Amino acid sequence: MNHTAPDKSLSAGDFDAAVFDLDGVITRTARLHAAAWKALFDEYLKQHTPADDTFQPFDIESDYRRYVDGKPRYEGVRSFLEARGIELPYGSPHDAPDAETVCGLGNRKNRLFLQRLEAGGVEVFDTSIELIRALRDAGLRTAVISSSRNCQAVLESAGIADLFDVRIDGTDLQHSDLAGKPAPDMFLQACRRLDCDPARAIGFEDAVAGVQAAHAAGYGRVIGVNRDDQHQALREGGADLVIADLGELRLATGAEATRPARRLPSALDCLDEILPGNDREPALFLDYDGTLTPIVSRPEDADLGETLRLTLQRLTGLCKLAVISGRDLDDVRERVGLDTLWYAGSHGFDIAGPAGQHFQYQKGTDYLPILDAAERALTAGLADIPGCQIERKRFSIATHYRRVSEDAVPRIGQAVEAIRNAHPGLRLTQGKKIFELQPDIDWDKGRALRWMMRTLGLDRHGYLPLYIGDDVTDEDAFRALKDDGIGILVTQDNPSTHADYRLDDPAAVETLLNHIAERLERSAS
Ligand SMILES: O=P(O)(O)OC[C@H]1O[C@H](O[C@H]2O[C@H](CO)[C@@H](O)[C@H](O)[C@H]2O)[C@H](O)[C@@H](O)[C@@H]1O
Repeated sequence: MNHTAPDKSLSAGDFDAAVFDLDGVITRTARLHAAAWKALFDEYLKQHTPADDTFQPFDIESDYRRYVDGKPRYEGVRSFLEARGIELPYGSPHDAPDAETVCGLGNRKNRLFLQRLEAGGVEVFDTSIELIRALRDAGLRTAVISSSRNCQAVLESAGIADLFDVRIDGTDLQHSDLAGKPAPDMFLQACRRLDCDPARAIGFEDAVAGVQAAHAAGYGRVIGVNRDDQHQALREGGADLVIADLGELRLATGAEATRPARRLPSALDCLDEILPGNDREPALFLDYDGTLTPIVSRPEDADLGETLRLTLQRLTGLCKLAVISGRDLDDVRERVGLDTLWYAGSHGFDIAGPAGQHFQYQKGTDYLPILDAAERALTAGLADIPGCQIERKRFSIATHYRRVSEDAVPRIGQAVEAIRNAHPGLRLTQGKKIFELQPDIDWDKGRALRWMMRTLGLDRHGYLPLYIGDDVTDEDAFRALKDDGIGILVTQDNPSTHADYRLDDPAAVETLLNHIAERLERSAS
């Protein structure tokens, strides 16, 4: 199971827009950029390396990839210098190229880049251009995003400016509140300007920071373009598919594309396939809202049914069971009301076990003051919008708009984004009629799930982890089980997902859990 070849088909009917990074995806300017960075830093380091120290040049492979690739120019300078223990005043974007400031060095790098651009012109990846044209012919709108302020110059020099409806580049970063990659802002902004739901957009990126940004923006499909032997890092950053070149994709259009997406098989119809024998004991990981309880208009009204509580209790005697929720740990624990299982709250940042175990993802606690400040700003900024509800969890803040009139929703989205930008270190995610702010660190339901599996000794042969969930944050958990477990999505639609099976609604989840309990009881007797 799950060891099939990656699906390299793209059905145009599944998407409304395609968003492309520029350097490394469409054009080959990455090499020109890398050479300009090297010329800049080598000259600078040579001048500033004390005579008795060894000069360590900028490494065009590792330093480029780690510190500057995909980042805004000045952030690239700052990041690399910091790695070398050098601190310079930030200065101002107007600084002359020979000023000894972060901005001065950034401007010097740009001069070096433009010289190279002029000397060599821009090369494009022909297969990328072919795909962009084909996607446009199939009716998708297209955007190009780049942290570079030379984006327009590069597009024009390559003669491809007219292939994009929207361009978001380093100039937008400079003149707006947008944060650079890996923050999702540029990808979200592209969708706003294309008037497209991120779930209906495809993102193409060759940098890990870019893949992380598209993933965090909730793109329906994130395609990592592996130009530099970083397949694994792109996958871990959030790429659904990693390819070496866009020519590998097979685009289905017309009648082929309008065919409905493959409907996942029903988990209830496939129980024998899911649990084929007794050689692997199931370990159950369950989301709460939308999975164990139906979605209701007020979060405080999402109560667990009594019969389902009894089923969960019955299961805790038969197998390992955990509830992994976006809710606050205490809230979800109280709602489930059983002390015999494991719980993870705040999307996995806060975990508790039945014997009093408590684990808080350590890095997350550093962000508590930022979350407190963001919560105050959200409460003050959105107080006048009827129906808007702020729900504070220890490690995240939900802004609910299920009861808000449709025309007020964009204002809420913009306010949450502005507050996120004013509080560096937070990431914005979206769920069912909800905007969430949480620490921008590499932790999610999928990581929490793998942590629990390791801690409980469930990552060995002999266990079969099953995760049931309904929302975008559950995709991280489905992805985490791709190789050794099973994901079941609660849905009545045909969304693009990492899950293997579907269930229609929480009632079907309850039926499935009862069937599993019966099987386990039978095999125990
Ligand atoms: O991971 P989960 O357990 O599914 O939690 C995700 C969020 O669920 C809750 O919000 C959602 O359910 C509400 C009640 O049905 C609904 O009103 C809201 O629109 C949904 O987004 C919860 O309130 C959030 O804190 C969770 O992050």
